[in-house]
Amino acid sequence: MQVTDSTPHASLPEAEGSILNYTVKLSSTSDIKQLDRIFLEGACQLLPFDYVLLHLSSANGREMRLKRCWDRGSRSYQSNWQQDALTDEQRRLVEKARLSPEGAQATAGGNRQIAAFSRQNDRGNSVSLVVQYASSVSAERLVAFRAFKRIYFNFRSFIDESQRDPLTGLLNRRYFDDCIHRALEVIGSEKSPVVLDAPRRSTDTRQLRHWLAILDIDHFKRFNDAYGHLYGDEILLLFSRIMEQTFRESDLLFRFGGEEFVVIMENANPAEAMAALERFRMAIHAHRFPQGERVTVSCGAIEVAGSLSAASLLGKADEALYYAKAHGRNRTFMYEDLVASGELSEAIINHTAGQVELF
Ligand SMILES: Nc1nc2c(ncn2[C@@H]2O[C@H](COP(=O)(O)OP(=O)(O)OP(=O)(O)O)[C@@H](O)[C@H]2O)c(=O)[nH]1
Repeated sequence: MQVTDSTPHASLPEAEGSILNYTVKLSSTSDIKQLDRIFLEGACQLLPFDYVLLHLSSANGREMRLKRCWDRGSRSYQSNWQQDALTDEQRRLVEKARLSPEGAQATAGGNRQIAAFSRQNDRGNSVSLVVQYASSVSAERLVAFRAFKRIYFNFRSFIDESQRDPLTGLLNRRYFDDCIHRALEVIGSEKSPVVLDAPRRSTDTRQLRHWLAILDIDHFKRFNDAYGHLYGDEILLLFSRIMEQTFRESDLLFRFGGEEFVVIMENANPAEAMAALERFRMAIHAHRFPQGERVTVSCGAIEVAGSLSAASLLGKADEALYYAKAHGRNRTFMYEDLVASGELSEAIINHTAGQVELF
């Protein structure tokens, strides 16, 4: 990468002042993607980076990266989520950084330095930073950057933990409430087809719509009763891993509690949404769980429309789910299809058992 030293940047005291502002901004968001963006912006105020690259990788091998890069043409920084891999040099440095709290550093061509810092949580997910800058950058600026980076890592793991279900590592019910309200606001305002600023497949330029699905393991109680609670937990954990492997990177996966899970996913049309849910249902059915057990899942889904409240979306998806439970289990139904075929009536949301707790 050819670089110049022409990145304009503030004096050190100015940069430190603005870092204080960015630290206040970091502390006032609970949205992890916003936190990442605030950090990248703040870091570029402090040091004239050629680029700052945030690399996220999960224990199951998913990777994505957010890069903020000095663009010589527009003379400004540009940010974007990318799915492409790290370079060999960046990857080597990240791996080295995982072994040391001080990070790892290497000299690059053109009088540049590359540094990497990494933090891993106890589920094996890690967030790593790779930065490239001129070797002439002062030691004071580097010290200030390291302090800012530490604050960011701490905030990030605090937010991440508070949004996760401790058993499965999926997003939790509380975070779902935040997400769905935000999603409905964006969809309602019709400003953008993108709900949650999730990383997208770079090739997917179609206008995507969104679906909410409730997934409920069939007869889960039977596993607890037959093999004990720990075995039940193992099923929940494996079920979650299959969710992560089957759904897309951009889909949001939640455990609501017990054996109940929710997905918010992006698809172009109802047929695609149905196909994604069916693919998951079949993957669960095909999987051999410990003790040779077969597990099945029932699913009810609905398109996320800005005109509906979060409570009624959940209620309607729950209607479709209980229709699936009442009609043989191991099935997937769309609420809209059931209403269109007269199987469900639009107005009625009235369960007596196993009800999803509404807001
Ligand atoms: N192992 C384990 N079990 C849980 C957890 N949370 C809830 N459960 C159990 O999940 C079971 C849910 O049972 P039910 O609501 O009757 O549903 P089900 O047996 O899946 O039956 P259907 O949903 O009607 O197919 C209960 O036995 C709960 O004790 C958990 O975190 N771990």
